[in-house]
Amino acid sequence: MEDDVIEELMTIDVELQEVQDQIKRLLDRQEKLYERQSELKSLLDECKTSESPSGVPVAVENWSGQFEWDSRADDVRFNIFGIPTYRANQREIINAVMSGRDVLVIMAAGGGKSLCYQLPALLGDGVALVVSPLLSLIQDQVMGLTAFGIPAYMLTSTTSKDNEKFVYKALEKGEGELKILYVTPEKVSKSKRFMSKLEKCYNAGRLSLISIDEAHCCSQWGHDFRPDYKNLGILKTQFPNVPIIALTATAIKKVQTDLIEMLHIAKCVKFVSSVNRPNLFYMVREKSSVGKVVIDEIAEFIQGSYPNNESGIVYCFSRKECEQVAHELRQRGISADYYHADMDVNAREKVHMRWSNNKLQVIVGTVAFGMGINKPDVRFVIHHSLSKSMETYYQESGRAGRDGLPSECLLYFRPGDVPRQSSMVFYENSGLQNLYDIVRYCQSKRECRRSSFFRHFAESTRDCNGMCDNCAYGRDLKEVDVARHAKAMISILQEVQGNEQRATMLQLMEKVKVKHKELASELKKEESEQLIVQLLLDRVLKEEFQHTAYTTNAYVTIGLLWKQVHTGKKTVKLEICSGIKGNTGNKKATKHTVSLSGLELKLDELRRELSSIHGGIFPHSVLSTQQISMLSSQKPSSRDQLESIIGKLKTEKYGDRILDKIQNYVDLGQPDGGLLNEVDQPENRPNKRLKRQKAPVLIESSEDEE
Ligand SMILES: Nc1ncnc2c1ncn2[C@@H]1O[C@H](COP(=O)(O)OP(=O)(O)OP(=O)(O)O)[C@@H](O)[C@H]1O
Ligand SMILES: [Mg+2]
Repeated sequence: MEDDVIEELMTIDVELQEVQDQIKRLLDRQEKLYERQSELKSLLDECKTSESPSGVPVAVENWSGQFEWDSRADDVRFNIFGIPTYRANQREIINAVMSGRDVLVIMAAGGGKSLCYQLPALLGDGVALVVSPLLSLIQDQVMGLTAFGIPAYMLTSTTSKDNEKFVYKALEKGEGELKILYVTPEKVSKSKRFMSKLEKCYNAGRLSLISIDEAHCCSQWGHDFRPDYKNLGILKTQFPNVPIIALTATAIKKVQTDLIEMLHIAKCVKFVSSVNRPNLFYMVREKSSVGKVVIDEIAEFIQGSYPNNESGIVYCFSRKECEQVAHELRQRGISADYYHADMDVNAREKVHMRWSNNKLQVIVGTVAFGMGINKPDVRFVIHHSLSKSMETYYQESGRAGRDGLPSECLLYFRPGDVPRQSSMVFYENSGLQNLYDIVRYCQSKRECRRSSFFRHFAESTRDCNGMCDNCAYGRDLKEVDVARHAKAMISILQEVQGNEQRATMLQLMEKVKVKHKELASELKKEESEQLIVQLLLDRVLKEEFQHTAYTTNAYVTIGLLWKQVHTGKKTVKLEICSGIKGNTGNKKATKHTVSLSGLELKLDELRRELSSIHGGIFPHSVLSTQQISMLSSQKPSSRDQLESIIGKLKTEKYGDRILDKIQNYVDLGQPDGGLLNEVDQPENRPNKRLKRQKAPVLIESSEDEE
């Protein structure tokens, strides 16, 4: 009798949980609808209040329409920034800012947010202020803009006295040429001197725009909360007539509401772009429990797919692991170095610079290597261990392919990594829930990886175009009934808990091996681990944590739904992959890596050379990978033709060298793709490798590189 009652209670608990999940989904939907409703209502109000004297309402805001600055904007976009066409929402955002509206931009990493404030800054009269959270980001941006001939400055701890004087004079008296001024949030909240100069600039009508980049730093719900961002509300209060544009790649709703409130931009026009990154190929691979095997695979992946020093990032769990992985990659001939929070700032910056200048192929980093990354041509991001949530994985993997070209995101997953992460995140708000979401993503062998992101960010699904492993390759999957194994685990845990003891994941597996030899032999070690993790996700088991003086241990205990399994009401099946079928016929097979062809490689060399000659410019600022690809296919032979591809400014600066390079290449009669063929021929590979073997020496003696 008592058993029946307990059992029904359990079932009700499960159903209640399901109902709660549904309610949550409906509430999210309701919130979205309310939001859209209020957007439409305020739009309607605006139409009514702006009715013309004749009583005819003026058109609803149409940011894609024509504006008086159109041709000037096109000219600056192409001839200064060298950007051939706008990406989604860029033009509309620029038009809204230029119309004097406050604007909130939610756009995926690499979507092109910078142009949305840099272009209006150049079109407007006076100075645009940009608040950005990191010195390295600011330095990169100022460097890039200066290379375009744009008068951009910064006020930071590294600014020279002369530059500071120049900036203050420009703010106060309008002397000297200053169009874009970058500061950290601390400048706004802590420097009275700066704020008083800014006030003078405003009073003289010379403050044209305020831009808050990485605006999610305002919110505690965001992943990079910065207390000083909280004080930025003062900007709207003190300079009410200046439009504010806040930009972030974070799609979480709470963050958006927070920052609208904090920045006092309730009436802002909001532009939300999709979280989709169509150029990224997502894949998850099983991670061997033998460390060296994992590194071998990673090295093989990099050397096989990226033999021309294409940039990449490898993310690791701990600082020690970063150092180890970097060392082992170097031993395998890959130019790699590590980056983590224990290094002093100079050492970190040096590694970052070598990587940005394409002198180092791979940075092996902890999550500390994050927001400051501005490199557009990162071709691959590899996770040596899983991230702590879908959100962080999206952000970290999203550092690949910011230039829009095909790039790869590879995650190595093994269930044994779960307790390592869970003992770090369990004290965070929803930490375990978030971790289990990404674990589900990793365990899934059928669902489109992109769909998981859409679901996570509550966005409607879009076509993946075969750009994830699950869509691109069919797997041979077999389902194995593992109820007996699960039951064995439950009874062992009952016994352990009955003795007031606990067991870790490994200890549990050991005990199964001892007590149920025949069962244990049916599953491989990795499969048993996979089963435990699946039982954790299904709440049949749960994790508990215990602190010691040095660490936090994660234990596996019996969860809410153990009885369902124990009584056979719930089946337990394990999906085991026995191979990959290859490209499935019905899915679109898309090429998901960029390999540089003959002329492209030459131009890549040239941009590196030019960047080191000109100093203080990154190779990608000289020519973007996209521009290299256009030059290589169109092979311009005159300055006019060249200008129509890369714009006036770059043609003036580098035109002769580029045209020479192309002419030489054509004169030699090399068919396009000549070098690529050479690289691809197996007999040529060893040569290539041989050359790469020298890389470690290069890294160790890198003193003179900067
Ligand atoms: N319309 C465009 N066409 C081609 N390339 C573009 C366009 N707009 C921007 N880019 C390029 O895309 C890359 C990423 O742009 P940007 O740095 O502005 O991204 P972001 O949205 O600020 O990303 P993050 O969130 O990572 O800071 C840059 O190299 C930029 O030059
Ligand atoms: Mg940006």
